[in-house]
Amino acid sequence: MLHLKNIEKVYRTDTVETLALKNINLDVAKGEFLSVMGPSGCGKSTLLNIMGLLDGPSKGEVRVGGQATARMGDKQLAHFRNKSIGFIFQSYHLIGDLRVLDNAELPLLYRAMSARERRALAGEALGRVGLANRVKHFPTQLSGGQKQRVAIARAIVGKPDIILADEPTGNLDSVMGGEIMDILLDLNRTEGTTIVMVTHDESMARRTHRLVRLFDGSQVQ
Ligand SMILES: Nc1ncnc2c1ncn2[C@@H]1O[C@H](COP(=O)(O)OP(=O)(O)OP(=O)(O)O)[C@@H](O)[C@H]1O
Repeated sequence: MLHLKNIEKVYRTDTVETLALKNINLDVAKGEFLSVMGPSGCGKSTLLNIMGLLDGPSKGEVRVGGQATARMGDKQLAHFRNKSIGFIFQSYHLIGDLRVLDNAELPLLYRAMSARERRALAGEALGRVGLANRVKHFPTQLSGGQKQRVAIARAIVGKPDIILADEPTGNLDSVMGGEIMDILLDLNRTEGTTIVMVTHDESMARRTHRLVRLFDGSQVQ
């Protein structure tokens, strides 16, 4: 599903050059739930951004769902991303002015679909994460765990093949974090969604199929 070959990523500023990823070779199979761990600054978010086609590698090849991505233009990348990949972030990234239902339907705005269809799918996704009774709330009226559930609903509303989650439980206590993990595991099991999750929490990583460890830009496990 995800194929990374000889990936290198260099960030350059005026004064500093950082080799953030070094020769990463990684295949994530369809239906796999992979976690990525490693100390701060080792390149986890960089790796996730490259997998999610938010940023390109300096060297190497990225294939997603069998498709080579190197020659895709920005528009094609955005379309492909919107259709195939759902993103979840540590700090939720919800839009404060929008109600829960409107937040959840955001990825569908770029699709040819009626407002009624969008609302129905967003309602379904919110039901899936146990928030059917919160659709008219604003994000500030929700707990952290509930906000993250809205973010999961937004990530799954377009039925992506892959979910990329950057420390989805990082801001939550262990109970709420465990509930978010339950939802992700259930999605993986029942829908076969491929998931890559960055985490600092060994107990969360142990619940996934496979763990990759990065250190200083290199894969060490
Ligand atoms: N846009 C950027 N410009 C320059 N350097 C960057 C940029 N983004 C990341 N870096 C550098 O690349 C390296 C890897 O960063 P990255 O954010 O991928 O690490 P991380 O493992 O996700 O860290 P954390 O756990 O703290 O979020 C770090 O040394 C960081 O300073």
